[in-house]
Amino acid sequence: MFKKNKNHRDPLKTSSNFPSQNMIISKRLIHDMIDLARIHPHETVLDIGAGAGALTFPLAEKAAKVLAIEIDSVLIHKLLDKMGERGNIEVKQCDFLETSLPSKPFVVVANIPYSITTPIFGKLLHPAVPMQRAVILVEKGAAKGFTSHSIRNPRILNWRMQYEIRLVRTVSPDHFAPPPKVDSAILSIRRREQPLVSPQHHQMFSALATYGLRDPKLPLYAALSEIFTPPQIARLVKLLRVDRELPMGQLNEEQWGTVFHTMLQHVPPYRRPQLRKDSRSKSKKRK
Ligand SMILES: C[S@@+](CC[C@H](N)C(=O)[O-])C[C@H]1O[C@@H](n2cnc3c(N)ncnc32)[C@H](O)[C@@H]1O
Repeated sequence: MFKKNKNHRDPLKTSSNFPSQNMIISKRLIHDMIDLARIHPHETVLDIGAGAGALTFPLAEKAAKVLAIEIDSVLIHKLLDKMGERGNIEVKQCDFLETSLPSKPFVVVANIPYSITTPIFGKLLHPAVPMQRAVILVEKGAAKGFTSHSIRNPRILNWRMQYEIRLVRTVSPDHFAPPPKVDSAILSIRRREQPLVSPQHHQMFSALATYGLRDPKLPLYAALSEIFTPPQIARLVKLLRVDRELPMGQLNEEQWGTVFHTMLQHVPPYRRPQLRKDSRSKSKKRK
């Protein structure tokens, strides 16, 4: 099905004004990404920023259905021209950030527009979204930030409580036309079988993460002193096997899970951090 949005541009135009249009020209890269995704024949795959279909068509050979999302009408028409009789590709012209996602489990394989990487991840990795796995090309800097040993950003921490995110390898600009100014990297993302925090506690964990990482350099005992009593802190650092001076940004996601569950078990609600009203409405809008 081909859905146009109200802002669709002149299909006869041959050049494009949308940013981040670095198309994959390496067959090897396409092959590696699809291989990594381990797609099963019953699965639905989303290609976000499908362009002229470099990933879309090979994906359609493996998956039950490919949903190709692209904002640019010039590229949409190229995609439709190449589509022929293929019945398992749905092309949707829209802004990915404004469109609704499938309600049934899906996989993502995509070379996304780097300029909106964080909002795309925010949308895909929300606990209510049934994304199972993803293989996504992102800017190398972003890939390092999402997978770094120290977690300083509460948003990234939230994602990592639900998903394992792994930097598979870096990709040089000569794999794309035109070549981007930055190196890229393949990220492999997998929903955890056992999330480190249950999706029902997402809001409460977000509040703890935002509060606990307000200054990632703060030592643990100081950062958490308004939540836990001194004896509780003493027990917590034993449980975590860390020094009470450890900067909060050095805790890994498993340790954050322990901090959260200790809080749930031992800290009365009035001492727990609360999400500010404005940040709660922002996160609702992102959905
Ligand atoms: C890096 S290119 C990848 C194209 C193609 N998948 C490939 O690898 O050759 C990113 C694509 O995302 C599209 N795009 C940019 N912003 C978008 C948005 N908000 N929603 C959907 N597509 C978008 C661009 O037009 C572009 O085709």
